[in-house]
Amino acid sequence: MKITSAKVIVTCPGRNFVTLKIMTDEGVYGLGDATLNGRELSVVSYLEDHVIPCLIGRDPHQIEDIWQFLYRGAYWRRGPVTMSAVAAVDMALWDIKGKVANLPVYQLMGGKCRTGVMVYGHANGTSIEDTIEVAQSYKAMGYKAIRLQCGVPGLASTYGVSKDKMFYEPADADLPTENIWSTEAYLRVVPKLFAAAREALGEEVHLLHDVHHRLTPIEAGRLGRDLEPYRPFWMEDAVVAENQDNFRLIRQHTTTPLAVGEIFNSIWDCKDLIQNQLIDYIRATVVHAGGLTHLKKIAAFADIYNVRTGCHGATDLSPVCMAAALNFDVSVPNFGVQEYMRHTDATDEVFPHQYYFKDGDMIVNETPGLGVDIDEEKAAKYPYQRAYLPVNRLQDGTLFNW
Ligand SMILES: O=C(O)[C@@H](O)[C@@H](O)[C@H](O)[C@H](O)CO
Ligand SMILES: [Mg+2]
Repeated sequence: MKITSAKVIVTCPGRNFVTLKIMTDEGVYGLGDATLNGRELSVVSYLEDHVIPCLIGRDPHQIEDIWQFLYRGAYWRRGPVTMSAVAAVDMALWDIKGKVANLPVYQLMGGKCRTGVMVYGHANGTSIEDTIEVAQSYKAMGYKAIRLQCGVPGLASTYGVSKDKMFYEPADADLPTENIWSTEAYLRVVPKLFAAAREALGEEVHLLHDVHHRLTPIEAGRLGRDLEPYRPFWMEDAVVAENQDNFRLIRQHTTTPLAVGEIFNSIWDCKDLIQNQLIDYIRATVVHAGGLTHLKKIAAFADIYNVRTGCHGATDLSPVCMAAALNFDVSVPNFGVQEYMRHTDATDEVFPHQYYFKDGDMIVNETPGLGVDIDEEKAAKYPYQRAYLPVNRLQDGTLFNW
């Protein structure tokens, strides 16, 4: 079997998605998500100008060899652009292998470890009351896990609070919008939010929160301790993670479970955090961490240290990535939870897929491959629209973490 051609499809059904399609001499094709929110066209060029020429003529079944060729052969290893491009190739090759074997990809990865994949919904609101009301609607929809994000009094905006309660898209403008941030104001609100949520939602539902990289380690230790009475499922991205020692300090002050890794793109970003048990969930996901081949290695390493998976699954990861992630989630022993931000109807029409939501879980495809397709005619109706993620400034103007 040989790869005969490949193309990159850019579409914007409400937000930009980049999809790699690899064709073979036996008429079977595979899809890979290559979307990097706010920097999409850099991955398009990396694939079109540097990767695709190297794929033509290769045997698509040699997934690991092609992965090693693209990783070691680039010389300039790692990074979000490189690893998103490698991920897209990897997903597409697994898709092809599943189609040829006439099996869903999870069967090629060892079969199911569970029937469904627990996902979490995204309750958000401008006030604590608004957020709790939305959280109750998610509980009524059958979610067993709900992320809580609410507005901060005195701040015009904050991460995770959207105008539309079912869909959240942070890349909102042709040039980066500048938001204002106050850690002090934020730290006053979150414990009250969780107290109200436990009161309203009861003891069983899993409650999550995304700090989104905005605290210092000692502030994160304080927030973690403040939340302990409400037993959060996790506190995500409590601090920026370039300095992995940050998490050592947090660990000394709180037992609140820690999740990190959605912006990681290789095992090297998370090795020390995992082997020193400084985190409880690793958030690396298929599209930004080198694909299924590499993510399986991260999960196996994490399993040795009792760290569970919690893959990123925001709207800027396409249904192709979600389909791949669910084949991964259902087949790893140390699965924790899968993020599931619903895509819009327009996106789902461009990317018809087999997975579906049921009683708080996502049910994975039983069809061969990843269980997702792309309707190129519909995709062509939505041309690329440049959109940036916001930036954050402190109230004194200091450029901060968004
Ligand atoms: O946990 C999450 O889903 C967030 O951190 C994302 O919404 C993140 O802000 C976006 O994926 C960035 O593109
Ligand atoms: Mg996050």
